[in-house]
Amino acid sequence: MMKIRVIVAGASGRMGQEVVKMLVKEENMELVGAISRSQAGKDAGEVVGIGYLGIPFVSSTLEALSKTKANVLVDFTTPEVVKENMELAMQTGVRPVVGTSGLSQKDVASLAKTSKKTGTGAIIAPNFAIGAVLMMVFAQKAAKYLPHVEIIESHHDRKLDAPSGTSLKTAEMINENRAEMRQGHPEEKELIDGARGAYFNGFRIHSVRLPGLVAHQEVLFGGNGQLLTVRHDSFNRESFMPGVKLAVEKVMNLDRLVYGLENILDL
Ligand SMILES: NC(=O)C1=CN([C@@H]2O[C@H](COP(=O)(O)OP(=O)(O)OC[C@H]3O[C@@H](n4cnc5c(N)ncnc54)[C@H](OP(=O)(O)O)[C@@H]3O)[C@@H](O)[C@H]2O)C=CC1
Ligand SMILES: O=C(O)C1=N[C@H](C(=O)O)C[C@H](O)C1
Repeated sequence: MMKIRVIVAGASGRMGQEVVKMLVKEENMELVGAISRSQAGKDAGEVVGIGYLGIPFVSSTLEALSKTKANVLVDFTTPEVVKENMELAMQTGVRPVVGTSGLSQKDVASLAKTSKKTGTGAIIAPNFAIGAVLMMVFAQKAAKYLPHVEIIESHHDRKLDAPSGTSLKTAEMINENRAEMRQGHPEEKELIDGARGAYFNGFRIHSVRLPGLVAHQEVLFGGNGQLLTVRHDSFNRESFMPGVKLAVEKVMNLDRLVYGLENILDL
């Protein structure tokens, strides 16, 4: 069996460490490179606590791409570097599987162009937890009948971006099923800036950041005399791994960019 050769960018981070652990367990995948600036030179396995792997961290994506003959680059880094990482990978025929949040719709469109031009498949998934993907799809369906909606996303307090990538993707999906409509009282006033949350085509996204949380979202739909709540909770980062594994497998047969795991699931 040919193993899928995978590099992980952000491999010493919270998600990257989990991906490294997953890759060494999967029989059809092989970790061939790990990128981390802060851990450069150290063995990836020792940093993630699974013993010596013989894969030292390198500090640059270019170095990892040029040394490893990889098939796939899994990226869990930051909004500042993910776009360049994806561009570099696709230019060298390495397929990106990306979880990093913070890419704009314009970025996604430009990356889709590179994917098409180079014929290199790519997957960007704002959330790899299958339950979260279902939550987004259910919310999209509900918006058709209950257009008064607010999103509340809650995350750990080490998160850099707000609103979360998941809430933005949910909002984009809801938008496909809901005409733009400003909610709330037409004369409502914020007594403290931001009290009503971030404005997205007439509805609001609220971001909570607290220690102890991992990744949680509820989408509230209000109707006359009724409330529908669609909620998902990730209690640990293993919850994202079946989605990452599926994406690494599926991307091998793609020649275009797919944005959102719902587009590779049989729903
Ligand atoms: N799609 C999904 O299902 C999920 C997505 N995420 C997203 O994944 C991303 C990472 O999350 P998380 O693992 O918690 O974050 P961490 O901060 O734990 O990890 C990010 C890693 O990126 C590396 N990094 C930071 N800045 C740079 C840079 N300028 N150049 C190269 N590498 C850099 C850091 O390593 P070093 O400094 O050593 O290079 C760090 O280990 C976030 O955008 C988050 O929103 C998170 C969970 C699930
Ligand atoms: O930073 C995180 O932790 C997460 N980020 C992603 C997001 O921004 O939606 C996915 C998940 O919510 C965890």
